[in-house]
Amino acid sequence: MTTRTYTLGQVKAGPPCCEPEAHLRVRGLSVAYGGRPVLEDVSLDIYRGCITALIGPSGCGKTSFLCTLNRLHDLTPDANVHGEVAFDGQDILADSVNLLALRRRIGMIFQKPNPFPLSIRRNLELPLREHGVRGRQLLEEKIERALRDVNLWSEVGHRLDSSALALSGGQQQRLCIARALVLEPEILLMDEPCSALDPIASAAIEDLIARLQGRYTVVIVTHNLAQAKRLANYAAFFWMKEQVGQLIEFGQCRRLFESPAQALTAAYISGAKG
Ligand SMILES: Nc1ncnc2c1ncn2[C@@H]1O[C@H](COP(=O)(O)OP(=O)(O)OP(=O)(O)O)[C@@H](O)[C@H]1O
Repeated sequence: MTTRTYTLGQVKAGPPCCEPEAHLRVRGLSVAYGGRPVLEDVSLDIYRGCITALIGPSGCGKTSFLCTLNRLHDLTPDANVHGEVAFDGQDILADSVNLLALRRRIGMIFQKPNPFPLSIRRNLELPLREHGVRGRQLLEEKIERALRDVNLWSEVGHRLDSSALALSGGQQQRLCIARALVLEPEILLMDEPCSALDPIASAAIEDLIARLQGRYTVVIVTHNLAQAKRLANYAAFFWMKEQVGQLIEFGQCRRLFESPAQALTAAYISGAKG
């Protein structure tokens, strides 16, 4: 029998939250690259402690949307973003925002696991040190807790000084999630975190994401509609109209899948379109 050593709570994903409270308020958000609009006028709330899935066909702007939520688009020189993303009342798109502090509070997990080419320990120690955490004992405690949170401690706790690159793809992705969690963020952004993994590793990551619900706010891009349905409390369906991404429908995940308000949503989730 497998022994689970998660420090996170029980699986709670699925139903909508009873009293949703906006953690991020997105209003009139548009994204263009080199003057070409790819996403137009998106407004929605991301609810605290809930999992929100972004779904829609390839190229409709899901990743572009996700990247605006912790200013990753700043790394793309020709990206142009307009609108407002309010986080605890502050517009994170403002020039004055401290990006290091913002990204500590809003972490990002990418499609392809991207551990640093360093030891497992250094992968977690580096971000902690960058954010001013000092003291061997405190560092060790935080590292162990993060690894337990992603159910990796039993697998790597005895070999923290070995290379992170020697881990399997699924273990690397769990390490990357641990690297985000070790900074105690409030929000986790995930861009297709399971799509580069085999089914077993993918199921482990999905199980882990389900356990984050309640403790963290999660926004996940996924092409796997069954996964969105299993995991998310809320879903946002994007589509391209005249080559520009638009938000077609947003709401409670079960409602969106079981009785979509828009014909386009119904066609997409039934497989008739997209
Ligand atoms: N750095 C960039 N420079 C120019 N165009 C870009 C850039 N990044 C994305 N795009 C374009 O923006 C549009 C939206 O891309 P985006 O990756 O946000 O969509 P997506 O819905 O996440 O797609 P997928 O599901 O395939 O990842 C696409 O036409 C894409 O080619």
